[in-house]
Amino acid sequence: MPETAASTTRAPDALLPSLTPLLHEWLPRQRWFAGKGRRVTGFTLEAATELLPLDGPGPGLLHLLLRVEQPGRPAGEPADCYQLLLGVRTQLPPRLGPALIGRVRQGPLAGRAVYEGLRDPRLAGLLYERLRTPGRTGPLRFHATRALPGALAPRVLDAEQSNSSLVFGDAYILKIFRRVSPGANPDLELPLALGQAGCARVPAPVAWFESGAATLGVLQPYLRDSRDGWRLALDALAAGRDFTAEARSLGRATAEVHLALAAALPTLRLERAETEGLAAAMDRRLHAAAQAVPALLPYVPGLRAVFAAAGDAEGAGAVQRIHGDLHLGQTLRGSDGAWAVIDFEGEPAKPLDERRRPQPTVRDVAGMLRSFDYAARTHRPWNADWAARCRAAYCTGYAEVAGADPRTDPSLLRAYETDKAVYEVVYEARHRPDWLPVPMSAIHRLATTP
Ligand SMILES: Nc1ncnc2c1ncn2[C@@H]1O[C@H](COP(=O)(O)OP(=O)(O)O)[C@@H](O)[C@H]1O
Ligand SMILES: O=P(O)(O)O[C@H]1O[C@H](CO)[C@@H](O[C@H]2O[C@H](CO)[C@@H](O)[C@H](O)[C@H]2O)[C@H](O)[C@H]1O
Repeated sequence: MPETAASTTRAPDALLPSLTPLLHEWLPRQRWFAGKGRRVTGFTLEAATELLPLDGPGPGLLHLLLRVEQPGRPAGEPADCYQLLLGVRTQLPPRLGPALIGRVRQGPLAGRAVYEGLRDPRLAGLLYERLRTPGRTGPLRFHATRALPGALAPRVLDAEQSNSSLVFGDAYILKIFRRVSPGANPDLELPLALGQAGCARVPAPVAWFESGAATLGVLQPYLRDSRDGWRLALDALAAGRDFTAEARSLGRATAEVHLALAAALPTLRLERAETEGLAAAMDRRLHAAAQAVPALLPYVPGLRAVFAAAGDAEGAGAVQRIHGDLHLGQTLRGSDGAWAVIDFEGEPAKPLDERRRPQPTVRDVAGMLRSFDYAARTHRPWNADWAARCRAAYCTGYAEVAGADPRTDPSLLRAYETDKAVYEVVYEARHRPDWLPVPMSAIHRLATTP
């Protein structure tokens, strides 16, 4: 693989001391930082790559893989590793003021402004150019499946995200993974497999970059005339409009993606003993969640009873690769009414190996049922009937394509919906505390009503 110019020109540890005070203040405030609520006790650099020289006439671009030390990590587990793209300039133009992280006080970068590089069109454009020309730069490897057009104007996508995204010329979108782990990211692995299998429901990656075994970013076609399912659902609620036709076609699209995943990647049968393992795993996640969010504690007995019922479920059936974090915000509806499914990363808080494990497809169905509940609960007044009708229509559409109705095994579906609600409680407590009542209302319903 050809080596290109500008890679690490300084020993990584020479850079870190001067960046540490800036990062201590800036990192915990980032939407994508997964360690919120826990102290940051230090940093170690996995890699530092100068994609543009830091001491040149123009802006420098420093790519870091940074391990963030925080207390409370299980023994033997490495600290979380984050991907940073830092712009470095002697003078920061006013238009980049909001991107400022801080000004370096000491060391080789003393006096320079360090800022979020993705917000600098010159630096974002360089990243796209590197994706257009496959090859290596230091530890970074860039791949492309096709020739890409040149000079597309970049813009940062200002959306609710666990990562960061850049849109290029409204033709492509680059998702930059922020918390990175060794191993193929499902958000590259699955859309690539689906694209090769000819599944039209998922935008197929056209380029990506990685370091070692860790996927760092994926470029895919940008569906410019699409709107995400979450916004569409809220608009329907606000207008008092029925959403069952959209929900039904979304159920059909979900089933199409599941069938394509089962065909493209190996499918396993889940034996009864493993079904009980599912209930035990749900119990384990509930115990950890209740430690993190004590408001769950009163509901633990009722929630465990829901999981126990799933443990006896006959119908866990086959398991396969699934989306893993399916909700309305992971769907896009084009102007032609066709649904696309995006973001196959899985639940960001889960370890990568767990997110890559084959699961019953009902986990995805349960995630989407939770999303209709979420949408209805964020609308005032709460429209329970709207959510119930969408949930039924979604399952009907799913059954029309999959040939099996997810409601056939109500105890398994209820257990997965409950497991998802438990995950959402922890997610909202960490990222959006004022949203916490939404999943907690589901916890109350699922734990107390038969
Ligand atoms: N291929 C695409 N076309 C159009 N918009 C997209 C595409 N992929 C993602 N988006 C938009 O970007 C947002 C964030 O993408 P997503 O993959 O969900 O990132 P994250 O995992 O960081 O939340 C989505 O909600 C959607 O609005
Ligand atoms: O989209 P991500 O991959 O970042 O998923 C995480 O964030 C989601 C919120 O952006 C969160 O989804 C929860 O809120 C949604 C409304 O904002 C709702 O539609 C989902 O049903 C609900 O789970 C998701 O859980 C989290 O993993």
